[in-house]
Amino acid sequence: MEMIVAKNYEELSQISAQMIAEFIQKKQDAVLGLATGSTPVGMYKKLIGYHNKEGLDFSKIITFNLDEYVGISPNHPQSYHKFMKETFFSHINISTSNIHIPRGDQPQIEKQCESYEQAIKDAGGIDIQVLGIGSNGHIGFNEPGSSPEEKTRVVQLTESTIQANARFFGDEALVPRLAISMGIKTILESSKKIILLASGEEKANAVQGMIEGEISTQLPASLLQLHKNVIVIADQPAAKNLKMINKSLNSVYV
Ligand SMILES: N[C@@H]1[C@@H](O)[C@H](O)[C@@H](COP(=O)(O)O)O[C@@H]1O
Repeated sequence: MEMIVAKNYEELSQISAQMIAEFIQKKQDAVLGLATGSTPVGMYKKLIGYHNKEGLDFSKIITFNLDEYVGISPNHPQSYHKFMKETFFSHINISTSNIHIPRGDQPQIEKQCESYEQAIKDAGGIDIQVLGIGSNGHIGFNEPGSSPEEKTRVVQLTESTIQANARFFGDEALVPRLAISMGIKTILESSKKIILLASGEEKANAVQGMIEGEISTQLPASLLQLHKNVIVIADQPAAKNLKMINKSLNSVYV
């Protein structure tokens, strides 16, 4: 794993956006894996800036989002469809037919999960997968206990994730209990490069475990140690528990 400790959230957003923008400039039909949550919002804003000010072209870009809640429609204010549209897609020149986000409101979810996997394969895999991290170490909605053998599927959210996401729904009771998520296997096998973003002190334990801990399904992000091309970009509060930057890490302080 490569580790970049950014001074603050602003810098984390700038570094990640720049990496993606530079990649897109070289590969105009890049396939991006995208994440929701508050952490990547700054990165999306910077990418919108590159589009507006420097004409960064998204017209051939293909995207696959990690996850969506089950039981809410794309128009629900807290759906990840809505989030992605409002935060990013409606501000760039991406073609709607190139956007893929699981649907949590349709019957035959299992069939849909299979088609999602197939669509990723048909696109040639994911060039850059952006990930956030939950304070319990989840990635996408792969909660503790998720196996590295799991593909896109319906998952049960843990109590801590429900609580963490209650701020968006206003009331914990309104947070869906189920979600569709790309699996760890999907992420590990289909991503050529992974950029994981972590911001804030509440992520410090998860970040430390992911990088310095044993590989364990109890901390799903630690399974990323099995991937050869992962860059973790953490701000100083999220990186504060790292005991040492060991030799296997190519540490870059900016
Ligand atoms: N499914 C998403 C994850 O993909 C995201 O990484 C996590 C952290 O969110 P935040 O960045 O708001 O802390 O939240 C949700 O659970």
